Amino acid sequence: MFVTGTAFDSMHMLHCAASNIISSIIYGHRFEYDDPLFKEMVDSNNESIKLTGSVAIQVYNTFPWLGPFLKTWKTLMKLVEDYRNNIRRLVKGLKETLNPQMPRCIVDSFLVQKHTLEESGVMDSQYHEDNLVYTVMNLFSAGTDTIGHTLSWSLLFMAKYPHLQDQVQEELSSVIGSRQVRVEDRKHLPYTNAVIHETQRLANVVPLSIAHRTSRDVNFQGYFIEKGTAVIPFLTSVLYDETEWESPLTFNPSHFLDEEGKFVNRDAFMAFSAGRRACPGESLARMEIFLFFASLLQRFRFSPPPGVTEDELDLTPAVGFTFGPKPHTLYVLNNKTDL
Ligand code: HEM
Repeated sequence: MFVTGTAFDSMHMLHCAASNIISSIIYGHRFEYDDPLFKEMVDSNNESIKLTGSVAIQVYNTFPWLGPFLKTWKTLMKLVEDYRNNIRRLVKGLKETLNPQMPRCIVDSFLVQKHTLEESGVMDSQYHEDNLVYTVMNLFSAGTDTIGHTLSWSLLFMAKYPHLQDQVQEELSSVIGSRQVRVEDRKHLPYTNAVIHETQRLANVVPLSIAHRTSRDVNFQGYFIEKGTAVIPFLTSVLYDETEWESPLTFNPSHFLDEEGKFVNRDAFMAFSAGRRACPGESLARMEIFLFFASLLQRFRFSPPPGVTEDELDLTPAVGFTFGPKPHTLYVLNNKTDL
């Protein structure tokens, strides 16, 4: 996967790896990284999420009638339309090979349920073509960018703070050695787990969560919020809250460790938001991030590229609807053979 002994930008590869997990669940198979359709879907998803966070789209959200006059809005609409067409092509392929006795993925299960309802005369259910396309779109989008960015941040933090990378690698080496990492290992790896949580906290990948609308009048902490009001939960305010975290703006895995080095969860860790509409992909995401991060750190050492110091590695996020690191390269060595 990684070319060792060289500096390169791993961001696209990490997004593809994350995307293949959610793709296997949605479509029942993974894609080759050089598959033009897959590349187009991953890249256009990335671009759409970036544009969604742009000033022009914030203006459009406030004054929707301005949309057709904004170049960014037109670009975004074109990306979304192409994306929808790609999903329709993939769904068509799955329909043609569908065996209702053996559903392979979410799309198959959706189609089987749609067919069953139609057979029994229910023609106006939620199981219609548009809902399938948008469900697939949301899952692919939510399951690609968030994980890809989190993994990119995790490697960048490790390269910037080599003494913390040492501690992760020592723990992985003593608890797991060279065998394949398993999800159950997480509870025996408190330091690695703390580094992952601290990565998610400081990286603040979904700063504005997702906008909601109140379904009834609400009294909240002395404020009256009328039914129908748009609410944007500002997760950054919790993840960086100075009354909750000892050093909110510093990468500090101790935020998640007690005095004996045991892992401690914190209520203010709200990277996946909270409440009824909190991220439904949280447990999948936690599994993925742990397995990718631990497996990569088990095999590779990450450092700044030649000529760049740790201090010079830039932690300013590239702003979009989600926050990822700015384009950068890291120098990668194989732990076993190159060191
Ligand atoms: C680092 C990884 C992830 C982070 C930080 C993250 C974070 C979030 C946040 C903050 C929300 C908004 C919740 C709210 O509205 O209050 C959300 C929603 C959502 N996430 Fe995730 N997520 C991650 C990974 C995933 C994955 C892997 C999936 C795939 C299944 C996923 C699927 C979704 C969906 C479908 C929603 C919308 C739910 C709704 O509208 O009710 N997420 N996520």
